[in-house]
Amino acid sequence: MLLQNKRVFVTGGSKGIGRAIALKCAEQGAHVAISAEDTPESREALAATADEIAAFGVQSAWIAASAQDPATGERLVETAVTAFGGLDVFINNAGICPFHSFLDMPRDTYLKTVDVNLNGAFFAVQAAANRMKDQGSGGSIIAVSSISALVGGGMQTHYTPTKAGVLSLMQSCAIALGPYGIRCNALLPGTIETDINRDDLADPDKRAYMEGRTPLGRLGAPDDLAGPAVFLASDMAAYVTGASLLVDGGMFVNLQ
Ligand SMILES: NC(=O)C1=CN([C@@H]2O[C@H](COP(=O)(O)OP(=O)(O)OC[C@H]3O[C@@H](n4cnc5c(N)ncnc54)[C@H](O)[C@@H]3O)[C@@H](O)[C@H]2O)C=CC1
Ligand SMILES: C[C@H](O)[C@@H]1OC(=O)[C@H](O)[C@@H]1O
Repeated sequence: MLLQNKRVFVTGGSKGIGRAIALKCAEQGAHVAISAEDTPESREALAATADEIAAFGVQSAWIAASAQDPATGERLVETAVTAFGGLDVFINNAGICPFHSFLDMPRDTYLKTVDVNLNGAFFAVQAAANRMKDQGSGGSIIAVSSISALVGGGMQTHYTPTKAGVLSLMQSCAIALGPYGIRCNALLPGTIETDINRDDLADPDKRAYMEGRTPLGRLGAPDDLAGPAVFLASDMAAYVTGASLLVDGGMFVNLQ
């Protein structure tokens, strides 16, 4: 098992990519805590996923705490420390992408996207890093960025800068936290079928276009991110920091 007894936190772990990563970490022997926004629907999903995690014979915990609150990071760390006694791996995955055109982008849509995806990531990573530093035994921090950190999207002008931001955050944190043995890396998914793009991909032309751009011939599934996340979390990646890993079926390199 690659993560035996590691203490892992996954934000946005109630569904989609975060849930797949959380379950794979549990399968690999980790104790796993998850978070998501504080709504009744989200609490239900968190509790259900926490039960699935525990079914692997490891410990699980969950907390409903919205990423856009700067105080959330500390609460996430406290949840892992209370449940497992510490934190070894922190995976910042929670995010939103409310597709919208640029010229009439509502201010609130822009500000919430930045608050959840980038500001939330900053404060959560900062809290996790301080805990890991105090523990004195290093750690692994992973941010779920995106292929959209590298390329644009006409309906994602509020979103792509946040994904470039978390990629850059991991690069700078790799330098800031290297002296403490804390590794920081970014995962860059391509188009993965989840609730975040359910409406967007309901358009058959858009879906066919995205599939056609993917050399491996299919859109991604949440599970496609699970193995890469476990690798970066594990001691197999002991000398990997400041790296970014595209998990996109080859979409990014597909010019012609
Ligand atoms: N699905 C895709 O094609 C891609 C997704 N990503 C990124 O992957 C991450 C996960 O997205 P998906 O699993 O696809 O979407 P999803 O909608 O299935 O899951 C998003 C997760 O974030 C949580 N979340 C949303 N708003 C939150 C808030 N305000 N506070 C706390 N938690 C909140 C949700 O509860 C859920 O657990 C996001 O950061 C997204 O930007 C990156 C590239 C591609
Ligand atoms: C939500 C989009 O489908 C998705 O998010 C990203 O980061 C990429 O742009 C994907 O296509």
